[in-house]
Amino acid sequence: MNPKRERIIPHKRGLLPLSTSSSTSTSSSSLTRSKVHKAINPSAVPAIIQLQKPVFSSLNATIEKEEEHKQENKRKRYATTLEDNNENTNKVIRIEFDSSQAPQPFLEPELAQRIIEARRKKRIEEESEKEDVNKDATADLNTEREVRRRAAQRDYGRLRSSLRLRKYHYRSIPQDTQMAPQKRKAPNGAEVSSARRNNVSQPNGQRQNNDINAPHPGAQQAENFGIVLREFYPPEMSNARCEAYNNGTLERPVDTLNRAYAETDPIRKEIKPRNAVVHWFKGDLRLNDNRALKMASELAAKNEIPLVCMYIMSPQDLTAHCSSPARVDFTLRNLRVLQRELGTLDIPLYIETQERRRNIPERIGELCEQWGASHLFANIEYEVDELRREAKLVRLLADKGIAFETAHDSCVVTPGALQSQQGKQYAVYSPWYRAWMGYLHQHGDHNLRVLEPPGKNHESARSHFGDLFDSQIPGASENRRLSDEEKQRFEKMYPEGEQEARKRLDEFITTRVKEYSKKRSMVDGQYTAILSPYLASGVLSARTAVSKAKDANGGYLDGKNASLASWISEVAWRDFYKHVLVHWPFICMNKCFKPEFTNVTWEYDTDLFTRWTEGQTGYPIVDAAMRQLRHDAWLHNRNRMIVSSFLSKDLMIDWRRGERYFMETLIDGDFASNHGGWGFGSSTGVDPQPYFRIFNPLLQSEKFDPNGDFIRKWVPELSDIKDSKAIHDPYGRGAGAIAQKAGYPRPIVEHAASRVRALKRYKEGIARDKP
Ligand SMILES: Cc1cc2nc3c(=O)[nH]c(=O)nc-3n(C[C@H](O)[C@H](O)[C@H](O)COP(=O)(O)OP(=O)(O)OC[C@H]3O[C@@H](n4cnc5c(N)ncnc54)[C@H](O)[C@@H]3O)c2cc1C
Repeated sequence: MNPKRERIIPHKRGLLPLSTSSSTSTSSSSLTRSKVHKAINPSAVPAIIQLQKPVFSSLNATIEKEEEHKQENKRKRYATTLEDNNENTNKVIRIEFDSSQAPQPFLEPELAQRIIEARRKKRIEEESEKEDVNKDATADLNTEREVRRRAAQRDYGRLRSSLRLRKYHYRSIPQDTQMAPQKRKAPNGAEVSSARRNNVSQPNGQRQNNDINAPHPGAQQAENFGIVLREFYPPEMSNARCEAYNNGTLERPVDTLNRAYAETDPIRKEIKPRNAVVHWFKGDLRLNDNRALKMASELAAKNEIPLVCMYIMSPQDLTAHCSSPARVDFTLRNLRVLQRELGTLDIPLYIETQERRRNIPERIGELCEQWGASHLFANIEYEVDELRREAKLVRLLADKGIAFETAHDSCVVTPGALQSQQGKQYAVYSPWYRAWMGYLHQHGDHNLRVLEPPGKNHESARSHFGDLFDSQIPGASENRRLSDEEKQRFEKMYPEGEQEARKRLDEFITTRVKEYSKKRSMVDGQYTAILSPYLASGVLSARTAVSKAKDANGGYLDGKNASLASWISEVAWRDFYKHVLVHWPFICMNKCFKPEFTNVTWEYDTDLFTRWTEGQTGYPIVDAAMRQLRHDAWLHNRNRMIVSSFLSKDLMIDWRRGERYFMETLIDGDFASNHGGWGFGSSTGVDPQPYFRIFNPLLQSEKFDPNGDFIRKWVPELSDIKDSKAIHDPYGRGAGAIAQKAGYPRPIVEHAASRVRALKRYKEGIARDKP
C-alpha cells in the first residue's frame, strides 16, 4: 500500500476521529462517512468546536472545550458565528454550529471564515434584491405572478376579466379570441386595425410588443403547437427581449457562469483537497481526451486521494430537452462501457436518477459532502439550462467549501475566443472559419492536444468507496424506452463505446474519406463518417477527430488533401453553431437567430405536420428521408436540409416544431447543430441561405440521388419504378399508376405555388418590425 496515500486519507491523518479498517466493512466508504458525521454532528457531541492550527488535531480536546461553552451554546443555538481569539497566537477559531442543521464538513479556519462572510453577503444581497423593483423588470418570465401582472397590463388585460386564469393566463385564452386585433372605422369607413393605428406590427394577425417582459404575440400558438414546453419554460419571449440579450441589458448565461466564478474565486482558491475529487460526466462519455476528467484525475493523483466519477440521469431533463429514445439508449449503453473501463482503473462511476432536474445541484452538493470531496470537475455544456445550473452550482458548492471547476472541452476552439476585427462575434461561417483556422495555426499545440485517459486510483479506493462500484445503470424512463427490436437495431447500427468511435474515425480517415470532397452531398451511398452520434454524446471528442484528420493530412488543417480538409471544415460547423449558441442564447429559448423571422406567418396544421413526419407528403425524396429518420434515428446532412426546407417553405409550418421532432428522433440530437441546421433550412438562422432561395425538392432529388436508389430503398411503394426520372416525381412523370396502386400519396402541396406563398410570407414577416 502506498504509504503517502495512507497519510492523506482524512481519518488516518487525524482529521477525523475515527478508526476504520479498510478490511472491516463491506461498504466502508459510506460507513466511514456516516460515522464521521455522527462523530462530528454537533447535536450528537459538541456544539462548539475549538479549532486550532494545525486545524483538526484532536477531538478530545475539542470536546473538553465544548463543555466550557455548553451554556452559551444553548443560548445561541441557531447562530453561526465565527470569532477570532486574538489572545492565541495560533489564531484560535471558534465555530458555533447550528445543531439543528446537518453537520458541517471540516474546513480550514480561513476558508470557513470566508464562507461565512460570503453567506452573510449573500443574505444581504438577497434582501436588497427583494426591494429592487428594477430587478423585477429584467427577471425572466418565470413566475406566475409576473406573468399575470404583465397580462393585466396590455392586450391580454382586456380578456383577463372574462377568463378563468389558472396556472398561466395564456393557457386559458381561447385560440379564436386570443390577441385578435381590435378594429375601428377609419374616416372613410374602412376598417383599420388597432395595430396599424399604433404603428406596431401584427405577426400572425397579432400585436407586436416592445416590452422585454411581455411574451411574443405568437406565444400561444407556439405553446399550442408543442414548440414551447410550458411545463418547463416561460411563454415565448418577445423579440425585444432577444434584443436585450444582444445589447447587454440581459446577461448571457455564459456571463452568469463567469460571474459566479469571479465572485467565488477567493473561496474556491483556498479550498484544499480533502477525501476525494469528483468528476461529473454529462455529455462527455469518454475517458480519452476529456479535459475536465483529466484535471480531476491529475488533482487526485497529485494529492493521492481517490477520483470518484458520477453521472446524474434526470428524466425531467430528458423531456425538457426532447432527448430521443435512441439517444437515451445510446447514453445508457455508453455508461455501461464507461463504468466497466473506469472499474479497471479502480475508479467508481456512481449513477443516480434524479426525477426533478431542479434538485440536481443540491443533490450533487450532498453527494460531494458525503464523499468528503473538495473538488468537483465537469465539462461545460453551452445550453442555457446547463449554464445557469452550473452557475448556481458553483455558488452552492463554494458555500459548502467545495470547488466546482469546469473546462471548455466540447469545441476545438473555445466559444468567445474568435472575434471579428470590430470585436464582434461572427455570424457568418466563412470568415468565422478563417478565424478558426488562424486560431488553430497559432494555438494548435494546446487546442489540438489530445489528452491521455485518467490514471489509476489507488486500490484502497475500492474499500473506501466500495458501494459506489456497485452502482447500477438505470433503465430508460417509460416515455424514452425503445422496443426490443429497436434496441437491437440501434445496437447493431451504432455500437457503443470509445473503441468503436475511434475505430470508425480511423477507418474513415484512412480509407473512406477519399471521396468525401466530391461525394459528401450524395445521399445514394455512404460517403460520410457517421460519427455524429459519438460526437454528440461525447464518446469521441471533436479535438481528437480534427487532430487525427490533421495528422492524416500531413499536419495540414486546410489544403493538401481536399477531402480531409473538407471534412475538417465540416467538423468546424459543429464548433461554429456552439459559438453562436453561447453568444445568442435566446436561440435556445425557442427564438430564431434573427428574431424578426418569428413574425413570419406560419401554418400550424397538425395533419400536414404528421404527413411530413410519417413520410407521406407525395414528394419521394422527402418521404424517403423522413422514413429513414424514423428507422435509423439518423439522416444525411443533405436530406436534413431538404426536409427542413420542405417543412418550413413548402408547407409553411413553423419550423421550430420540426426542430423539436428532430431532437426527439435523432440519435445524434445536439441542440446547437440542430438549431443551426434548421436555421439554415428555414432561412431564419445564422448564415442561412437567403429566404428567397427555396430548395426545389425535385431538383434536389435528381441531383443527389440521380438513379433514385435512395428513394427505392426507403419508399418501397415506388421500388417498381425503374425509370430514373419518373422515380423522383411519379405522378408528374408517367408512373402515377404504379404509385397509386401501391398506395403512394399524391403531392400534398404544389411546389411552385408554395414557393410563391413562402416568398410573400417571408417578405411580409420580416418587414413587420421595420419602422
Ligand atoms: C436541419 C438539420 C439538423 C441537424 N441536426 C443535427 C444534430 O442534431 N446533431 C448533429 O450532430 N448534427 C446535426 N446536423 C448537421 C449534420 O447534418 C450532421 O452532423 C451530419 O449529417 C452527421 O453525419 P456524419 O457524422 O456522417 O457527418 P460528416 O459529414 O462525416 O461530418 C463529420 C462531423 O462534422 C459535424 N458536422 C458535419 N456537418 C455539420 C453541420 N452542417 N452542422 C454541424 N455539424 C456538422 C458532425 O459532428 C459530423 O459528425 C443537422 C443539419 C441540419 C441541416
